[in-house]
Parts: sequence; structure tokens; C-alpha cells
Amino acid sequence: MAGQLEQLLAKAQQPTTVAVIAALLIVAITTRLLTGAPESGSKGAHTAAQPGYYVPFLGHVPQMSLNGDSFLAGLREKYPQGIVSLLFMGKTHSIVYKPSLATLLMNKPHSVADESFVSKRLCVTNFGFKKSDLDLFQAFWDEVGKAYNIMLSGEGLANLVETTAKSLQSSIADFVTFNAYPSDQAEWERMAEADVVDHNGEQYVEAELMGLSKNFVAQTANPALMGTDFCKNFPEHPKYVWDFDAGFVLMAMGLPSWLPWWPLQRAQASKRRQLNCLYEYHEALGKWSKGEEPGHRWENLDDISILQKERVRIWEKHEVPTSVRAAADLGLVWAMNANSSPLVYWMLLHIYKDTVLLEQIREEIAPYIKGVQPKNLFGTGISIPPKLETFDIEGLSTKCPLLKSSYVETLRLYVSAWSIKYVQQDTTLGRGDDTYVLNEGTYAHAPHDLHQLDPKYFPEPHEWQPRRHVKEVMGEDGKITVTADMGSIRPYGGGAHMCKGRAFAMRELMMYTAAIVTMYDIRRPEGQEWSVPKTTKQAASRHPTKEMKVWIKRRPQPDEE
Ligand code: HEM
Repeated sequence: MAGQLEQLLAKAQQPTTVAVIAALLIVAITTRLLTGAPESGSKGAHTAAQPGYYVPFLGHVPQMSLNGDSFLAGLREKYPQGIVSLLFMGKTHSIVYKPSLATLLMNKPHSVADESFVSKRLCVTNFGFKKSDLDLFQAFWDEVGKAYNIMLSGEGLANLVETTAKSLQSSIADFVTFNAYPSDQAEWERMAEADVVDHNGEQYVEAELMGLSKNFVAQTANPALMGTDFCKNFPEHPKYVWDFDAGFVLMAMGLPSWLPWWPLQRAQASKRRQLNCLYEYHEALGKWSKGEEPGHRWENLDDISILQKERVRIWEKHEVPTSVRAAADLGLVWAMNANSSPLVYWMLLHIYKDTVLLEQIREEIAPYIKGVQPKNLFGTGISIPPKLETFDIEGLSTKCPLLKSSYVETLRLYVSAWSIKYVQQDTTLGRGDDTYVLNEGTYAHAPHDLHQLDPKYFPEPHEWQPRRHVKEVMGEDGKITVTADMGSIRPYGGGAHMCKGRAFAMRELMMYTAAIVTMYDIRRPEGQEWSVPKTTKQAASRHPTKEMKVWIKRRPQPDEE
């Protein structure tokens, strides 16, 4: 070791090495001195300030790569105007973090600021489309995009919500089964390495909370979108989604698929597996839509969602190849699962951690969700688990401000959506003296968590505060209603491509949290306290860096009448 150090020092002292280091330093210092510009223009539209950088052409890439979060947070403090200009690989990128400017950016029409280049790129790098697929099928592309709106309201939304609620109602008793043998356990218990433990004569199920909650949500909610056959035939599918999501950003960077990097390789493998599952699914759906026999594994395709029925109609109308249908569904299945299922974990963690909050939420939701203990007609040898009797999803999502505020706070803290637009025409952003120029050929970004974690808007921004978004609103009749809403945060992005699953996701997070909180007590294993793990960013939401084991038991429920 000492020998290697000496060799290194000797090398560093060689004249050529010294000359190279000196030249690099001179370039870095000169670049830093010559670059950087304050905001310019006094009347009318301003040019946003650009901080100096050290490496020509690369610009601010090194700062972003080393610690992008704290670099951007520092700029937010230094430039309170809410917009700053950075240089990446010779191109100008405006970073917008003031909510009013971000809203204006999101609302720019496609002809002025285009966002579809991002989703098109992801289609190729991540979802398995060929570049030629995008050009060939432009005609159906718009129809597919419009069909997403089915999820936002009306019958399409009701179909997803009601089917998910029914599935949850019939599965909640098996969230933990108290079976010690994996072969007798539910799929989500096996994925969370569940086991039965005895403590002071009381039985608990010990399980890893993220594994248990996200797999439970995925396994029981996906049938509403994809139909029961897909989930029955591919029970391991959620595992592929998690591996895919963990390598999502690496794939989006366009790294070569042969690169021997484990998360990238694992994500590529799970992408292939998912595409195989979806190919078989679409072959069956194609036959089913023509009234042909889809095969014995696909006997219940009638129960796919209204959205999927519409998508099948579009695929058939345009005679889209099965491989393209499978790639399009890979994007949809990822969007459905990657964010909402893991977020249930964060809601549960924070609510169970605070016993006062837990009781307040149980009290608040009690009129809309009730568990009962069915009569046991089979004798003491058989134990009958409690079941959910009342389950009013609209009541839960519109009349429970504390639960709703907890949901908004979870999105604020754990979702890091980032919208990017390519400026196709010179344009401006802002009003009056707060107007900024965006030049044609540049990029404009809204990293939404920069605002979500801004202490000027959210004091103690890194603390999860369940009451942060609760407010009192006076109605036209003069009555005051307590409510909670998203306020200025944008975890679902914005503009034409704003999340189309948001209305469903809100109800999904609220219904799963409410059902688990009503039916189960969750604590840390003996001798361990609740703590909030450190997080790591995945594609859009934050994941814990450490696993968390919990002990779970059923809550006693009143007898069924
Ligand atoms: C809390 C959970 C969720 C979060 C935080 C979230 C976030 C997002 C974000 C940030 C985008 C990109 C928006 C943009 O480009 O500006 C997006 C797009 C999308 N999301 Fe979600 N999402 C969630 C749940 C869901 C669910 C449950 C579904 C489906 C049931 C879904 C379906 C979609 C679709 C289809 C798009 C693409 C929309 C388009 O291109 O027009 N999302 N989502």
C-alpha cells in the first residue's frame, strides 16, 4: 500500500503530469472567470441568470452528476427569482422552480414547447419499441394518447376504482394469513419473507413492510386494469416491474445493454420477461376481440378494464403488430405500479409511527369503512378472519381531510417528478417585470421536487407533517368545510402528458391505507423503534435504502349482525 502511494506521488511529480494538472487548473479557473452571468434586461423580458462553471462544453454536468439535488437546492436559494439557466453539453437548459412560472411552462402548447420527445425516447430506450415503430404508427399514437383520458373520470374511472375496491375487500383478510409455510402463504407474503412469530403468548406475522405492501397493492389492483387472467397467469409479474423500475433511469440514459452493470442487466432481463408475458396476453386478446378461442389460460378476458378494451379496439383497427401492443402495455403497467404501490408503504410507515395520528385517522375514516367479525359456524378448530363490510371510497377520498392531507404530504416528500420541454419557438415565461426569455433550440425543465422541498413554501420541508395540507374553506352558504388539496405541488407533472392515472392513484392510496389501518395493528419487532429510513430516488418516487421488518396482527372487529 505504502509502495503504491509512493509510486503515485512520484508519478504526480513528473514534469508532464505537473504540466497537465496545471493546464487543467488554468482551463478550469479561466472558464470559471469567463462564464456566469447575472440576470439581464431591466424592462420587459429578462434573460435568466447563469451561474459560472469550470469545464467548457460540459458546463454544469459535473455538479449535477456529483450531487444534483443539493446543487439545485443551492441555486434555488441563490436565485430566488425561480428560474436559472444551466449549460449541459453545450446546450442551454432553463431550470424553473417558481410554481407560477412552472405552471406557465407546463401550459405552453406543444408547438412552442414540446414534451413528447421524452416519452418517445422512453418508448425506445425503455419500453421495447423500435425507432421505426414510432414513425410507422403515428396515426394510432394520438388515439392511444386520447384513450388514457378514460381513466380520469366517468365510467372508466369508476370501473377501475370499483373493481379495485372489490378486489381489496376480498383480499384484505389475507394481507397476512398467519401461515408459517410459504406454500400456504399469499404471493405478497412470500415476496416479503413473512413468518409467524410468538411473543408473550401473542402471534404476529413478521414481514418486510415495503415488500409486503407494494406487492399486496400490485397483485390486488392490477386485475382491475389488466384483467384477472393476466395476474393469475403471471403472479411473478410485479417483481419484474420493481426490477425494471430500479434500472429505469439507467436505461433512459441510453447506456448500451451489454454494459456489465447489475441493476441495468437485471432491468433489461425483467423488461424481456415482461414483454414475453405481454406478448402472450396480446395474442390472446387479439383472438378474444375477434370472437376466436384464446386458449385455456385466457378464459376470463371479458373482465379487462374499459381502458384496455378501448386500447384493443385501437390496436385491431390499425392492425398494430403484437410486439408493439406489448411494448405499449409495458409502459402502462409500469406507470400503474411504479409509483403508487410503493407510496402506500410511506403512508403506512408514517401513520403507524405516530400512535395519536393513527387513532385520529381511524376515527376520521370510521363512518366510511367498517370491519366485522363474521359468525363462526365451524367450531373452534377453524378461525374465521374479520372482513370489510362498509367500504365507501368516495367518502374516504372526499370527507377525510386528515387522510387526504397525509396522502398529499406523502406525494410532496416522496415523489420527484421532473418535466422537460424542448423549446421550438422563441417564447417568454412570466408576467410584467417577472418575465423571462426562453430561446428556440433550448430546453426548459421543471424539477417539481425543488418546489416541494422549498423551505419558503414548506417549513421543515424534510419532515412528514400530516396536517400540513389541511385547510378550512368557506362555502357559498357561509359554512366552513375542512378539506385538503394539492395546493402548488405537482407530483403528477403537468401539461398534455400530466399523469392520466392521478384520479385513480389518489383513491388507490387512500383506500389501501384506510383498509390496512382499519383491519391491522402494525408495530416494530420487540426492542426496535419506528424510524424513517434514508431514501434513494428511482424514476419518479423515493424508495427506502434499508428494509424494515414489522410485526402485524389482526384488529378485533365488532361481531357481524
Ligand atoms: C401516486 C402515483 C403516481 C404518480 C406520482 C404518477 C406520476 C406521473 C408522472 C410524473 C407522469 C408524467 C407526467 C408528465 O410527463 O408531465 C405520469 C404519467 C402517466 N401516468 Fe402516472 N403517476 C402515478 C400513478 C399512476 C397510475 C396508478 C396510473 C395508471 C392507472 C398512471 C398512469 C399514467 C399514464 C398513462 C401516464 C402517461 C400520460 C401521458 O403520456 O399522457 N399513473 N405519471
